[in-house]
This record gives sequence, structure tokens and C-alpha cells, in this order.
Amino acid sequence: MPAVASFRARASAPAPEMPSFSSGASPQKQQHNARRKQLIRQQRKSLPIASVEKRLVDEVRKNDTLIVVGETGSGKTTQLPQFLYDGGFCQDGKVIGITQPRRVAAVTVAKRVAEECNDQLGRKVGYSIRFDDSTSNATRIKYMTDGLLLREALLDPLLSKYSVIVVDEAHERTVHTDVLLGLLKKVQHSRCLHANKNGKISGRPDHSQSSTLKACQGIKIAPLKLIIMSASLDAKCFSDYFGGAKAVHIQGRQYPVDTLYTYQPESDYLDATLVTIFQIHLEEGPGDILAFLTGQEEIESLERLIQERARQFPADSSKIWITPIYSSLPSEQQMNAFKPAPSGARKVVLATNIAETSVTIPGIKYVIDPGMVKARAYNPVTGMESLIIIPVSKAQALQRSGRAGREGPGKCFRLFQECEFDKLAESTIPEIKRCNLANVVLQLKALGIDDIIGFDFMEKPSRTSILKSLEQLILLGALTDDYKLSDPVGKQMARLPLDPMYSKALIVSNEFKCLEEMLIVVSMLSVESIFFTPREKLEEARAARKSFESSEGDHITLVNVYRAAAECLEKSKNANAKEKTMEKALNRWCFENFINYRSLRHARDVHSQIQGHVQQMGLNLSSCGDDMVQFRRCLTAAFFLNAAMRQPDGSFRALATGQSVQMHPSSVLFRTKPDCVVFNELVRTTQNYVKNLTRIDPLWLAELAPQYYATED
Ligand SMILES: Nc1ncnc2c1ncn2[C@@H]1O[C@H](COP(=O)(O)OP(=O)(O)OP(=O)(O)O)[C@@H](O)[C@H]1O
Repeated sequence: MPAVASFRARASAPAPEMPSFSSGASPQKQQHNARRKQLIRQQRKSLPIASVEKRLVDEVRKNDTLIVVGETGSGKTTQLPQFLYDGGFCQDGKVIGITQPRRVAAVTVAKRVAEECNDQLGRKVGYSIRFDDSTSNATRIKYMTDGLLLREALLDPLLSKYSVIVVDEAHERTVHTDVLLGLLKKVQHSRCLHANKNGKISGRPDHSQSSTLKACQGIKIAPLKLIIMSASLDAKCFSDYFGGAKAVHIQGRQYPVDTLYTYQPESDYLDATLVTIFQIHLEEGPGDILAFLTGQEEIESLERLIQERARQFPADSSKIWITPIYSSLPSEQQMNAFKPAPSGARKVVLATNIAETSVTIPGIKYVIDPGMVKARAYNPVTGMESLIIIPVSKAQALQRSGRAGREGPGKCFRLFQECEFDKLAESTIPEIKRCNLANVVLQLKALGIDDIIGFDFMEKPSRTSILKSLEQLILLGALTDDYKLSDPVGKQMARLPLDPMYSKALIVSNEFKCLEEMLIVVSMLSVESIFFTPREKLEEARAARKSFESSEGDHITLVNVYRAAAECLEKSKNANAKEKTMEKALNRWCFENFINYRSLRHARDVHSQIQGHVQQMGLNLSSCGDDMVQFRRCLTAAFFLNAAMRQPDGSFRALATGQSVQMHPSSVLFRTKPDCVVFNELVRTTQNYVKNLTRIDPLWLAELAPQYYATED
């Protein structure tokens, strides 16, 4: 049994209300800032965690690994790193690293803590996420995504600059969190050996880390402190994994959240969300609303429905300010959700689960939780990954309600019955158990961990899953037949922050001299819903789409869209337009062509980021011009594991898995239904649908992927 200490916080003084910002004249602004600083100080003091600061720091000193559980909003994420800093954990220039499962949390929490420290972001407090680093040599409290810390471990296997690593929101059990936990356990062990013997390797040998230790001989490294933190985790399970680590509970919450359930089951949660938003808007007091939906499409369709409905209440229509937030939204648009609503308006934030943990969205008093989430699912036997919409776990529902009640008392409207809540799973099934592991295996191999089956995962993925991923990586050429990372292909693939199949596609396209086209395809496939099809303008949208369509399939269609958008930008550039005007022109062009502007902008961002990577790798940005046969052959060489043949009844059979699949109606090939296709996505709704398809010649499979297909097939 883990030792469990129970900390009861002193009854906290009520926190003062925060003023809203206004852009006043300079002296007024100064006054405002001074008042805000004072209020932040008072607010910090009133957090439940404040009264146990000394005891917490002592526990971290006494224990190498500590599990910290405390209510949402009690102050764990923002305060504990500051306590540790004040407690001397950054002496000798060491850094306290705090990992978050999501980028938006890393950024917003770092901003808040920098403000609390009365310092500029990027100095004492900073954040680092993929493609965006806001830290400096002076940074001592560093917020980052768990994926980013994994990448840092590639360069510094002992994570030597960190004195403490806090794994926040560990209950989410993302695949990165789980890999990180296993890795941190190893690093802790290695650093312990290192510190004990002052650079000489002895004691219990840890063969898998010996090369790391050798590389670090002579460097003075102290043991690594590890803190696992969440409001809703199973402390025993984590404690057992870390050899009986101590768990501490911080009791007390800052503000109450009143939770309400529906009397009847709701058959259409989108409609129920719409109704609840207006019910709150018309009947409840001031305060902003945060509603959780499952994805971009749902968010955009609800956004339109709210606008339509608001028009029916003309007096109120201007009083609702909608801001969406989901992972593929460009980050500066995500940040809109954190801004105050225009004067007199109520902010309605429509979010996916990226706003579920860690974040404090200013102004939110009401949370609407329909109780559904889009999650990855994986069939280890067929090797197929898909996205499905499923009920949330209790831990997720608790996190969602915790987004209210952060600046004052809040209300959470759960759009399901209380008896349904009781039936929810306690926690989410770890992602590592429901995803394709090719990426994880590739990362571990790149970290020098060869024995994947023997790796100390907190919860082992099935052997079948691991073997399937190893097999897939061998077929993609990332691993040699004896399971070693191949050089250069495997090493290059591990460097690209993409799914292994997409990384491989970029490398293959270099050989086929169509990297330019593949870069566009990979960027466009990295975002959701490029095409925008409003229900009331179906025919117009279809007609607009025709001008981009390629009879060869969706990949070339996406290339056409991207290039037409680039042409539009080029035109306004030639007319010497300023950047803002160019963006406006692009926005208009997107609107006229029924293209989703947000998605296109995101694809352009991803494009420029990946382009930087491939250029660093020395790949050649060549184009195949009009030779689309060449490009389709390249798609076949890259996505051969996702090939499907048409069956006599018009359905398709995925060749790698034998699974029966349907062509998604959104595909340009839906009407023609060619004999053989490669696809990129499998979506499970009422049926198995494949999306993003290109017509190929079945004979190319044996020619271009002979390691997998024989001619007789
Ligand atoms: N960006 C912000 N703006 C305003 N207040 C904030 C902000 N960030 C944090 N706070 C205040 O600090 C409190 C503590 O936040 P913190 O994120 O540290 O809590 P937590 O215990 O980590 O919560 P969770 O488990 O939900 O992540 C919040 O309830 C809120 O009152």
C-alpha cells in the first residue's frame, strides 16, 4: 500500500473578483496593472494549495517520486512549480519541467505563471511546444508538452538540465504520457546510479542505459525528482508503478460547482447543447459558457446553428460572442477563447477536449458537457486505427466541470441523466491500448531502447499490437529485419514529427521527384475538413468543388485546392498588397469556393513547418509537374499498407486486413468506384468508411511494394 498523506487546507479566504481589461490611457493602465498585481497576489494566497506549501516542498525533498492529487482549480499546475523554485530546486541553474498533454495548456499556464511571477514570458517562466519555443537560458520553470520532453530525451538522455519533472494531468494517459513515465523511471534510475558513484558506473547494472551513462561520465548530475499530478487519478495504480511512491492529497477547492443532470436521456446532444446555451443565455445571470463537443465539424455546425437561432432573438443576437477552440485551429485563433467578450456580450466557447484539463478560460461560469468524446480505437489484429465517438469517463466529466468555478462559483450542465453518470467508466482507457504503436516504437528505438516488449510500460500494450507495429515499421523500411533502426530511412522518419506512414511518404516522394506535391498532401491531410459544405447551400458547394476535382482521386484534388489558394495569394502579392490584405483576399476566396479558411491556414502552417524539416534533412523539393501517374505511383509506394480492392457488390476489401470497407461519400471517387485505391483514413460510424482515396493500378502494388505484395495477389 502506498503511504497516503491527507492534507487539509486551511479554510481559504474568498478570492477577490478579477477586473476585466480595458485599453485605457497610460496612467489608467498603470493603475490597472498595479491593481491586477495586487489581486493576483491575493488570489494566489486564497488557493487551497497555498496553506500546504511548506509541507509539499518538504515531501518533494524527502521523496524522489511523489504523487499529488488535488481538486481541479486548487492550484497544482500554477503554484507547485513556483513553490519548488522558491524552495531552492533551481539552484545551479537547474530547471523545473512541467509536462502537459496539450499545447494550449502549456502556453496559457506559462503565460499566467509568468504574470504571477511579475516577469516577462520567456525569462524565468517559459513554454516549449512543437514549433514554438518561448524559453531562454534564464528559464527555470518550463511548461511543455509531454511529446516535446520525449524529443528532448533524444538529445539529452539523462534530461540533465532538469532537477524536477512534473507530469501534470497524468490521468489522461495519452500515449506520450505513458511512454514518458516509463522513460522517466529509467532516467531516474540512471541518474541515481550516476549521482551515487559520482560518474563511475557500478551498483546494479542497467544494461539498457549503460551507453547513456557512459556518455555522461564525468558530468555532475543530481538525482531527478519526479512528481505525478492530477485531480482525478488512481493514486494507487501510479504508486505501485513507481515502487510504492508516496501520494499526497490536497483537500479543498476554491469555489463550488453546482452539477445538474437532465431528467430524460437526450437523443441529439448537439441540439440539446444548442437549447442549453440559449437557456443559460436567457435565464441565467452573467458569466461565459464553455460547451464541449467532439470535433471541428460539430463545432462549426453548432456555431452556425447558434448564429441562426440568435437571429430569431434580434435583441440578443449581438450579445453572444462565439469562439471555437480545437487542436487544428491556428494557435492565435485558439487564443481568442481566452480573451474577454466584447462589452455587454456573453462569450460562448465551443471546445473539444483540448480545453478539458489544466486550462483556466477567463470568464467561464457555465460548462455544458454532452458527455461524448472522439477517441482513437485500434484493432491490433487487423492493425487498423479509427476514430469513434464514445461516452466520456468519470475522470473526464470531472475535469470538464472543473473548468467552471475557477474565478467564482460555477454551474455544470451534464446533458445526460445522473444514473448514466454512475455507469461511466472511472477513467479513460490508456491511449497506448487503443492506438497503432508504430510511432511509439519508432520513438523508443530512436531513444536507444531496443527491447520494446520488455519496456517497463505502466500498462503494457498487447504483444500483438507491438508485433504488428514492428512488422509495419519493417515494411516501411524504418527498421531492419533484425529490428534495428535503419539508416538513413528509420533515422529520418524518427526526426519528422509525423505519423510514420506520412514520414515515409515524404521520403519516398524524394525518390519519385514529387516531394512538393507530397508535402502539400501531408499538410492537407494533417487538418480536418478542408471543404466547407453548409446544409443550405449543398448544390453551390458541390459546384464550387468541381473546379478542383481530379478524377484520379482526393489527394490530387487537395493539391489543386492548395495550389489555387497559393495562386490567389500570389495575385494579391503581385498587386503589392500588405499581409493583412492578402489574408483578407484569401479568406474571401475561401468563402467563394466553399473552402474552410481556418483549415487551409492551418495546412499552410503545417506545410511551412514540415518544409523546414525536410530541407534540413537535405531532401529535394522537386515537383512532378503534370505527371500525375508518377505521383499516383508514389502514393502507392507510400500508402501500400492502405490499399483496397473493389468487390462485386461495390464495397471494398482492405488488402492488409481483409476488412470490408465502404468508400466515404465525400470522396471524389464515390461515383466512379475504381477497381483499386489507396486511402488514408478509416472512420467508423455505422459502417467502416475509408476517406482520402486515390485510384491506382493494382499491378503497381507488387511492383512498388514487393516486400508486401506478390504478383499473384
Ligand atoms: N489564466 C488564468 N487566468 C485567471 N485565473 C487563473 C488563470 N490560471 C489559473 N488561474 C487561477 O488559478 C487557479 C488555480 O489554477 P491551476 O491551474 O493551478 O489549478 P489546478 O489545481 O492545476 O487545476 P486543474 O486540475 O484543473 O488543472 C484557478 O482556479 C484560477 O482561479
